[in-house]
Amino acid sequence: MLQRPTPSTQLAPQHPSRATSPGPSTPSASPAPPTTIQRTTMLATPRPITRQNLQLPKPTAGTTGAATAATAPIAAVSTTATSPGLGPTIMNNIRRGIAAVKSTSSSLIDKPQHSLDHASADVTLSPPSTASMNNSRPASPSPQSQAATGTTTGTSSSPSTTGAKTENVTVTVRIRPFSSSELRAAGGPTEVWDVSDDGSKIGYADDYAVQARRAPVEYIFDHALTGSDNEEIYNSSVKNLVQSAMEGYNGTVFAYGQTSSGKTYTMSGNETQPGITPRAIEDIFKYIRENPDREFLLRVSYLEIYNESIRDLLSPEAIDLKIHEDRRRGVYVSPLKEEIVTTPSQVMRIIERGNDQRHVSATDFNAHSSRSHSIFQIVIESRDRSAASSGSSTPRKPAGAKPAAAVRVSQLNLIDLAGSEKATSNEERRKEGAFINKSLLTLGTVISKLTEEKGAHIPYRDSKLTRILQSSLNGNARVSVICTISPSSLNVEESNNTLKFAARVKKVVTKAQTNSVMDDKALLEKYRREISELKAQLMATVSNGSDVIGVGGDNNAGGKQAELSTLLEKERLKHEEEMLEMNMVRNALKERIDHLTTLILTSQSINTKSAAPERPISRYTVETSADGTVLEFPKEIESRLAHKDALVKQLKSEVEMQQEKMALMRVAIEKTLKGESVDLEKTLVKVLEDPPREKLLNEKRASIMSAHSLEPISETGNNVDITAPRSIQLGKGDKAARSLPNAGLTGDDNKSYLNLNEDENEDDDLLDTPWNREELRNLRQVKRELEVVVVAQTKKLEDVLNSVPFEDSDEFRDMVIEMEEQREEIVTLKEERERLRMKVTELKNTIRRMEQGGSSSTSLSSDAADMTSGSLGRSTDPGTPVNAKIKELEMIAQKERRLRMDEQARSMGRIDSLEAKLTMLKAELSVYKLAAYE
Ligand SMILES: Nc1ncnc2c1ncn2[C@@H]1O[C@H](COP(=O)(O)OP(=O)(O)OP(=O)(O)O)[C@@H](O)[C@H]1O
Repeated sequence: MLQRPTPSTQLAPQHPSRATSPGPSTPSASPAPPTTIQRTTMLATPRPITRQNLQLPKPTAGTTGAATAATAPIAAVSTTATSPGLGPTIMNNIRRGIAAVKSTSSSLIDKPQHSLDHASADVTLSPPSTASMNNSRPASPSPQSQAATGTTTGTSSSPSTTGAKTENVTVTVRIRPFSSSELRAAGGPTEVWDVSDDGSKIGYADDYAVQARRAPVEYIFDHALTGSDNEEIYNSSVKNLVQSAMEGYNGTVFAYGQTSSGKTYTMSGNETQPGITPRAIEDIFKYIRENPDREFLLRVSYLEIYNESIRDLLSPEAIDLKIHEDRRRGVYVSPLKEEIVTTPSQVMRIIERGNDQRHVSATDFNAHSSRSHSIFQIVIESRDRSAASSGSSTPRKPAGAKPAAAVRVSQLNLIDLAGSEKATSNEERRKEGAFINKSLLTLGTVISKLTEEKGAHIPYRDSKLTRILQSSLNGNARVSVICTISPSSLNVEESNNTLKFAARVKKVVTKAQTNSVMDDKALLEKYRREISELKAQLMATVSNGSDVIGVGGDNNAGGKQAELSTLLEKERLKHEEEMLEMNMVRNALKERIDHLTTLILTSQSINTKSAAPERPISRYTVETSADGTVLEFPKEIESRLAHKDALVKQLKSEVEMQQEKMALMRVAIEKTLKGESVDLEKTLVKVLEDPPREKLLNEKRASIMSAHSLEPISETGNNVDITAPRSIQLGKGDKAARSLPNAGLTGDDNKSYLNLNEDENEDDDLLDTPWNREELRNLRQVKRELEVVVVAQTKKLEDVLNSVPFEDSDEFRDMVIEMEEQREEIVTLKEERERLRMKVTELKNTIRRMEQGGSSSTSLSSDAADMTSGSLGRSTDPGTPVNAKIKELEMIAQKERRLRMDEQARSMGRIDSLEAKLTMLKAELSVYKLAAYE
């Protein structure tokens, strides 16, 4: 018989108000001792950046500047005699700028996400057990001692000098409303559980205890709630913890309970009752809005544990992920994809994406039962803004500068556990259930051991779930557990088990403290540092750029010697080019700075974001006003339009030039015809001369600008946007184009495609000018795109033609029948012929017999013998009976031969016409399919 548990023996008695007390008071300022700042230079690029990648002219031997490739001999002059060109400083800046922009743009500009695995070398991701953290299990006072003193170790916050906060896990029990099936099965609602008015105690309802002859029980928790209001449960049990997470404390919330008891409803909710997760996300951004003194960086990940295997829900192909542990990062899963987020709706979209991948199935107990444990994690980095601007973010710290500002790093884990369940009818569900039950059992054991005396072995490693939760349960996190139970008497045993689990968890003590890092291990710091570096480089290009203009001017002014004037002019052109390139670099630097800045959230940026409607996700969506006017084109489209404009301009100028020349020629010819004297030679020289200098310059400008404007699209590297049109994905001879990810080509196709690129070295045979190279690149690009399109179209056409078997068509069937009939006719004819042949043989035999029989039959016999030899002999006297017989035979044979030939000819004709018809039909069918396909 069940004993009524008393608070002193069953659980850690809590005063409800304690649990609702505010979270940790303002944590003390970063207590961490100054750590060595590991300067990771942003110029260390994950993939090599080449000039080709950047669409810049390649350097030629003898040049020092990145932008002087087209004029190697001139550059040689410039560096030694007339002009320093772009000095080493500015060129270094340009190079560094390019490298910096390229180093992370591939992973962040197009795809703002960050892989844990990739980052493992330089980013601290899971702070629970950084070296400075206290990982040892805090001593938990025995229930007896709690009872004796009437106090708890719990939620009465006691921040230590290191900002640590020792407290019991917050436990909330939630009883959901009756489901219709429960009402049907129990013949109506029988209230099993009763919640005290102050919302802290739960026990059997009196009537039920009497009716079911159960000893009364009473459990005391932080909260005991009924109903469907998710706001109430969030406010009472989670809100504080989210606030603490924003202040730098790790937080873990999980829902525990039997299957179909309401865990997912509590964590995720629905449209009318958003659950804990969406409310926490809203609160996180609200906190950022309301705290203008700090800046934040948020990144999220989402995984599930299904049948004891870990899957990345944001990267579904990543299965069976491993759990690792080290002193710096504690326990962590790798490789796990993280995405940097900047708005609540972005986070919700990510969660939806993850949920689409989650294992959910109908069971005997729940139409949408979670068959896996899911863990959604948000890592929050934050820093004092004033410290950020004056402290560590300067690229090079001058002596005596302020110490680096620490970045607080905390993580919030929102966990929806799979439900414990009885055996179900479906075998697969049963297998899943076995895994679920085993891991929940391990969780129970771990919780029990944690509350036993210090030093007991805790079997975290017995399940993936407990291993992942180890950091939270064992130390540095505030933990809130929501235990959900069914209201029905049918589930009373499971509900009792859940309540016992809840009572055990309540005794677990954790000691959360703020975690700070002071170097590039925090992305926030890394990005701030990078922004500062980029800004410094931007400044450098500005100041050095003006130097260059000055140098260009000097060159012009200083041109004293006549033989140098051509070189000086070329030099001036070269400087123009360099300036254009520098502008490109500046723009790229600015873009990168802007991008990094948007990833770092501040009260101001959040407010601006929430005021403005969220931008469309697609890079290729055009924003229009209500009347359809285009408000803003996406950047890439703008770039392509700019490129088109430049080309059109170039073509126009060419046409103008040709028209001018034609006009000159026309005038000259007219004059000649009129007999006027014309200096034809001079006219011809004019017509054939090079385009005027200004036009050349314009062309160069256009070609460089177009290269720049196309650059962000073609240089996507490993970030090929599969939603983009193929022509955009196929960069200028880049890797993406070579691998042809989606063109549906065979190995051979790829080979021919590669062959197409073999003429890449033709550059060397051409006049080495930027516009020639650009032209060539563009032509190759078009050629490649066309090749891909042709191959793909051909393949599609073949597929279509092969996909509808001709054999299934009605025409084919009719023809088969007709041919069958013909074949039968031929067989009949053959039989007829056989019959006639037999008749001839019979006649021959008759003649032979007649010959053997003497008199009239003698002559017949000799004739018949002739006939057998192949030529029917003929008696000179046709009037004899034998000869008459022979004649008759001859006629029959002739008739038979004619008949046979006629029939053969007829059959052949029919077969011929049938074959022609078949060919026609096949051709018609192909045309028809082609038309249908198009
Ligand atoms: N508090 C509640 N108010 C109203 N409906 C609820 C509540 N809790 C649960 N439900 C409903 O009960 C059903 C089962 O809930 P839910 O799927 O959340 O259970 P679960 O514990 O997550 O189950 P499983 O472990 O099988 O995934 C759902 O239809 C849900 O909408």
